[in-house]
Amino acid sequence: MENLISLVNKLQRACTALGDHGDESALPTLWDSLPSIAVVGGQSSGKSSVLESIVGKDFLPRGSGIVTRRPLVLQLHRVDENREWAEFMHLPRRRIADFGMKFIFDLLANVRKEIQDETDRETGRTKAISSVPIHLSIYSPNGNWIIAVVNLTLIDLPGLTKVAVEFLTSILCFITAEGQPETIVHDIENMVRSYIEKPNCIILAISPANQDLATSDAIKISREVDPAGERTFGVLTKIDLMDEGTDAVDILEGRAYRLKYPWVGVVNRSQADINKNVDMIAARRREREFWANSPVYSHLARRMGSEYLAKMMSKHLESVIKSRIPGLQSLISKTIGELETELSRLGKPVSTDAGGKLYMIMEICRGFEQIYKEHLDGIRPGGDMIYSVFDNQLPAAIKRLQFDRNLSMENVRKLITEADGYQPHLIAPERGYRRLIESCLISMKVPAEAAVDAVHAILKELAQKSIRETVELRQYSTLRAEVSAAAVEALERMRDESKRATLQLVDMECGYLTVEFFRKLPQDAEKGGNPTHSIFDRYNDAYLRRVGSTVLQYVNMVCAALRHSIPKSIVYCQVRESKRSLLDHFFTELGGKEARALGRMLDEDPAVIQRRTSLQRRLELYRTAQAEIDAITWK
Ligand SMILES: Nc1nc2c(ncn2[C@@H]2O[C@H](COP(=O)(O)OP(=O)(O)OP(=O)(O)O)[C@@H](O)[C@H]2O)c(=O)[nH]1
Repeated sequence: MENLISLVNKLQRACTALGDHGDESALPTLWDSLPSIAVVGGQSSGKSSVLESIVGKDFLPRGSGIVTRRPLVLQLHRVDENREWAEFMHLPRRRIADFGMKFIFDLLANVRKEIQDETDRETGRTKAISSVPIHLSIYSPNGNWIIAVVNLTLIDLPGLTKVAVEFLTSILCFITAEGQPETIVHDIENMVRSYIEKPNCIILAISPANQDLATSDAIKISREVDPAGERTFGVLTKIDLMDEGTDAVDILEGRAYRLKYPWVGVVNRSQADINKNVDMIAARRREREFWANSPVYSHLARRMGSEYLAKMMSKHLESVIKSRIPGLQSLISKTIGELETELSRLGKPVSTDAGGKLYMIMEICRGFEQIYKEHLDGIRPGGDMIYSVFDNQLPAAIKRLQFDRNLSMENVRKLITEADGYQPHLIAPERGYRRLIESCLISMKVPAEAAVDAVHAILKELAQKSIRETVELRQYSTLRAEVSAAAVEALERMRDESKRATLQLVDMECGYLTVEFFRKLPQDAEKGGNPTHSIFDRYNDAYLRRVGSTVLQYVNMVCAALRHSIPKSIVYCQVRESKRSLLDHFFTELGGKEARALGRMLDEDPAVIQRRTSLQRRLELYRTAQAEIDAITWK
């Protein structure tokens, strides 16, 4: 059973260390699910005294006005060491006091001072209050507690007050940033309510016996949040200060005000005792004597006093925790799942060193390149558009070429006679053929160039698409822009190279004709013509038509070949090359960049950074909680 309480203690410490105060941080909170005991009551009702009685140490700040301005989460731990000490969560690994040492009063004073200082650090000495708790742990050897208590967590809350708002504001009001006056009175009430309204909070409602119970702040606020009294324990203080002739028997026996659990009366040290430094051991002994020797209360002595109160609270806490464990486990695993999903959506955090940053950029870029390749390889859509250029666009454009104009009778005659010059050709107009073929083939450059451009446009579009589909690039706008620019630049370089290579194919066809084609042509003589025709016959219409048709046949043959070789050149220079080395240039430049320049590329939205940090801390908390609970339940 003790394990269960120590489990909750550990989880509460982890909550505070990792920033989970059950506040409005829009993050799942474990704090709200953990059972705790909160001490509430009016100002000076004896809250601090009750806490100190349970602990057996005089460590809480005292003074006039509102002393407790931040919740104090107090955890009592039993340790095997033969020493006592206190530790504040905000001062990790610093033992602020060693109660076992002889300068005990100085050391206790240090704890008190640190509570005050830490309160001021949070509230800025404005006398404002804050709901961020101070975490104080007290470690004591087994059996060394004045009250033999198991590990216990208690929350001390600022005292409620009914003092007129006007009066308090005159001495304690603080002005918010907007210049609106706010009253401490309402702030305290709201903050106390925010703690005790949580269904897992066990309320220790402190009422002084020397005041009318009907006006008890503790009873009023606890009834508000726990009308059935399921989790409220009534504690009556200052019974020794009641007017002569009056007693609290009616209350303690549950007749004056019935609660689900029986009332517990306590007698704490008076102010005079405190001033005289009456120690807690003596105070406890006196309390025991008070109950045992009082003619009015002796019949109740067995279930009265701070010692009984501590034991009762421990026992109750145990049963509450036990009943909550299964719900807590399923809540934790569900929340871990949710936190992990959101974290993976936000992506990895940016590493701090240059190497880590470089690695991260490379990894993101590789992810992008992989997606780009998948588009080309048919794993993702888009690559088929390139084939459509080769299969439809290019043949259609070649078909549209107007060779008829180049090979009109007039043009054939013009080019042949021009090529012949002053010496008409003897057997065949070789130079004329060359000129005619060249004039036709040169126009192949237009569809060839258009195919290069069309594929370039498709590759560019696929690169942009891949950038959009690279999840990690979404969060780094600068890197996204740089990768995009680098990809476009590389594709443009590849387009220029592709254009050069593809047009070279056409130039190559113009530069050297396929001899076999012409050798196979039947000669005039073979066809029954007369090789001794006059020079004028050589330029007659039939002859020129035959030349034109031969040229057309040859050009068509070359165009058919180019229709196949142009796609090869384009794929080689653009598609294959971009798959192989789209960001190579970018990577080379990246290698020369310094940490700051790399950092600029990974400039995340600060809100995302903040959110990721919060989620990570919360996840850490939940994983710790899961491990702790698993360890306990396995035992
Ligand atoms: N005689 C006597 N005095 C008590 C008892 N309980 C508390 N006091 C005194 O009442 C005064 C206020 O007690 P605290 O314990 O400081 O009360 P508190 O509710 O913590 O006060 P705030 O934190 O300021 O709201 C102190 O002087 C205590 O000594 C008691 O049972 N008997």
